[in-house]
Amino acid sequence: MATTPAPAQNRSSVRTLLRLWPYVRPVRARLFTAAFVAILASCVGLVIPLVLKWLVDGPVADRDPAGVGLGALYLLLLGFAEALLFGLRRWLVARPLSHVEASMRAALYRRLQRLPVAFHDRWASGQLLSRGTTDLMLLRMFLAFPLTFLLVNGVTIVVGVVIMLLQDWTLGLVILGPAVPVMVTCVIFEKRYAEVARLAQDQVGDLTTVVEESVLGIRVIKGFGRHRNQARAFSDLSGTLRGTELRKARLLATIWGVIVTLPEVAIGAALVVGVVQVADGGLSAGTLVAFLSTALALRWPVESIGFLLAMSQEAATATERYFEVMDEDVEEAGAAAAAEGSRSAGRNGWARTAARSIVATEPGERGLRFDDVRFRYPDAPPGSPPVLDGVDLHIRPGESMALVGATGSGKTTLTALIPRLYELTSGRITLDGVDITALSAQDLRAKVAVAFEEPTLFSAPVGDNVLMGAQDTAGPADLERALSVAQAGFVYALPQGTDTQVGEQGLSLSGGQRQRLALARAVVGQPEFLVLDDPLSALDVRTEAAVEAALRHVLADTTALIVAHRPSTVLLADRVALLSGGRIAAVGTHHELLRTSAEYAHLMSADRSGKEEGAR
Ligand SMILES: Nc1ncnc2c1ncn2[C@@H]1O[C@H](COP(=O)(O)OP(=O)(O)OP(=O)(O)O)[C@@H](O)[C@H]1O
Repeated sequence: MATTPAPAQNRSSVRTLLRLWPYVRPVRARLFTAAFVAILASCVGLVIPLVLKWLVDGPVADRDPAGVGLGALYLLLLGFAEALLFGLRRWLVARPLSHVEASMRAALYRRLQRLPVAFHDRWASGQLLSRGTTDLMLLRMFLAFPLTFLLVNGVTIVVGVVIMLLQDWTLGLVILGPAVPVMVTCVIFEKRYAEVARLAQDQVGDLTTVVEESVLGIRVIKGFGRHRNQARAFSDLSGTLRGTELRKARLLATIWGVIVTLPEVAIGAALVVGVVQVADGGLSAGTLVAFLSTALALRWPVESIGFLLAMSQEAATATERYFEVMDEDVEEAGAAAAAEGSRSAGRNGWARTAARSIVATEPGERGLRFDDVRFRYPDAPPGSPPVLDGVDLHIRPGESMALVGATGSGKTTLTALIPRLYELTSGRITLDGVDITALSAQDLRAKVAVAFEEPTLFSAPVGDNVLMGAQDTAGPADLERALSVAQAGFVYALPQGTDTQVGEQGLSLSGGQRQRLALARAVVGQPEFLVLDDPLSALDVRTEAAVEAALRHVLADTTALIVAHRPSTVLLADRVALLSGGRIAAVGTHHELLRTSAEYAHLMSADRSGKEEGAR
């Protein structure tokens, strides 16, 4: 499993949350209007105690039923206006915020598509999934609620306190008593909660990874009877997450306790002092009623601060996690010597200038060429030797070259460098004399087609899976030709032919069928350069021979590099290159190498005996 994310940066929560501004900007007018409406609603709520004061000291004291009726009508209208304004606020924010969430999710997805394979090697998929789902949901909730209400409640508390001080400043001071301890508690809480919230969100990511792995690997789990172990691993992780969530709940309970208790004690004290003052005649009953009503109206804004802070903290953590992915450079920093001076040509380092490509073109260098190619995986342990250590190889135009080497010698790695799935550590690869780093992604993908060892299919019709190998140029005739080259006639026997939907990961097809579709995908666009990573490994001998015969026609016009493990695949190629010790140790025809290279002869004969054993 890939590792968990980069450590959190030491940024304040407010600064972290400010990074959301570019996404919130388009809906700022609505958000500000909503905040203004909410403040208005809260202030309307604070007028109610003042009407009460007028009611108690006026019509009630004067025993004036008409006045009491009028007062009641005022109260009703104020309550109605408050409810209406809060409803309006909700209506104002709901639609734009779902838009913010959707655009952030789309931006994350686009980024994930553009990030290099080395990034995906490093990151657990569950961590990425949880960032695109749970974290973005937390952010939408933050923008809808705490963001507005921390402001609204802050204004309400200030206005309410001013009103109370104006009513009676001694009672006002009694109410203000707990302000300092409450604030200190909030600061301590914010720090502690930040740590636990981050832990919980990372653990959700880990849990998602386990679920995803066990769903994808369900056949292996069942085949080896590992379901109990998987269930135990899952329950351990979810137990850990539960523990973290409980820590969050305890912290929230503590701050809630302080925030609720202290103001309640202050209200109680103000009540006692106020009643004594009314008894002494220093305060009117109406003022005391208004004062206490205002204090009670402020209870919710004060009490809610605890969970509003908690939600804000979770949103800050979610923002941090979101930008950990968004901040990743789409080109691995310092990965490619060939990328030198490329950053001015775009952040992803792909679109080099035309001038550079002209400079890179050398006459007589046609075909596919590796010049002193060195490569080390970015996540390889420090001090480990490079996988490729000075590969020099020239595949002439129209030639097909088989690449042979012991398992783990770096064959797949070498093929992955051609479509730039990884950046070279040093050296260069040229296509017809043009450095691959001088080509735009689109141009490179149009020239080079790849069929990987692990044929991946997508949940889409069979035909679409194959046609995705051609850049919108291929039609039904190309599809038919590609399927015939790959001997994938089985497609026409499927219920809806080429329109048949392939299950997730192509699991509804056999390994050999998937491999043939991947091969068809590689040849459908009639690429100039074809890279095949052991394309026939899952086929039976007869199908392999048929595919080979068809492939020979395709390969006649194509420059191809074919990773091969068996002599039958090697024989497809004009020449063979032996990869050993990170270098090309020998190049020649199959028969030449059998004579001149003991390692090659050993690899081929060992394979043959293995096959024979398998056949027996
Ligand atoms: N993503 C990666 N990160 C770090 N090391 C890797 C990564 N992928 C492969 N390697 C290492 O690179 C080396 C070469 O692997 P590669 O898959 O290229 O070999 P191969 O010759 O294709 O092997 P096989 O014939 O078994 O398919 C191996 O030692 C492998 O452990």
